[in-house]
Amino acid sequence: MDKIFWYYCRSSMQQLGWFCGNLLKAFSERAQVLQRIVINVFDEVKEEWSRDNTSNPSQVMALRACGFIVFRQLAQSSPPPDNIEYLLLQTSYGKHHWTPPKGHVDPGEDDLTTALRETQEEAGLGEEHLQVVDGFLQELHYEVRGRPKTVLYWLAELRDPKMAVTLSKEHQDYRWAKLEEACSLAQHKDLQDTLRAAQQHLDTEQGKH
Ligand SMILES: Nc1nc2c(ncn2[C@@H]2O[C@H](COP(=O)(O)OP(=O)(O)OP(=O)(O)OP(=O)(O)OC[C@H]3O[C@@H](n4cnc5c(=O)[nH]c(N)nc54)[C@H](O)[C@@H]3O)[C@@H](O)[C@H]2O)c(=O)[nH]1
Repeated sequence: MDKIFWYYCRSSMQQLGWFCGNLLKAFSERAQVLQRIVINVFDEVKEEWSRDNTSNPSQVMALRACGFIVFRQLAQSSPPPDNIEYLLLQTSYGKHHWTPPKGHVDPGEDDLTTALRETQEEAGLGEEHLQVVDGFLQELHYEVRGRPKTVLYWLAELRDPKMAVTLSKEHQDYRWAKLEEACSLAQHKDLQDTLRAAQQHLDTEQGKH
């Protein structure tokens, strides 16, 4: 009797163990599936969020810089427009690129104040030395190290064409260049177009007088 009882007890325990084992296995498989679903949803949300916040240029705050296309007219030279020369500065850092005087807008500063301040700092030419030309303002948009940048250029004539340019540490050289040479130094198409637009504007203005 004892033997039969213990036999049934043992086999019932074995069946119960088998049942519990299978139940746990099924549960852990389901738990794993559930875990995988949660991870996938989390990854998709994370990817969507980072796409929206980093890859979309409109969501990234654009850099803003302002400056002047400064030109001078040589009196004892050929007639306009061949007597017009544009000022370009060559950076002392990076790839030593050439641009007109310009720089980043400080917090709270208005654009024209930035353009005047940067022209003073980078070329030693103050507001009193410049005659700002009416009706010319160009806006350029390009990317610098993956960040959108907006640059505004006004146009101004150097009142005294013989006045010396004084560079800051940011630049290693400067050039007074006629349109074609200025465009070849400028390299970037948008800046070349801006220089050509300046020349066109001056031609039109001179045609009126
Ligand atoms: N050591 C070091 N330091 C740097 C460097 N970089 C900056 N610093 C420091 O920043 C201070 C300057 O501060 P500000 O004066 O206030 O600013 P910005 O006047 O705005 O001057 P940036 O040079 O920052 O900006 P971009 O001229 O815009 O050149 C950036 C990139 O854009 C290309 N690029 C230029 N123009 C055009 C265009 O018209 N069209 C197109 N499509 N592309 C154009 C160009 O080829 C270049 O690859 C310096 O004191 C340094 O401390 C660098 O590489 N190494």
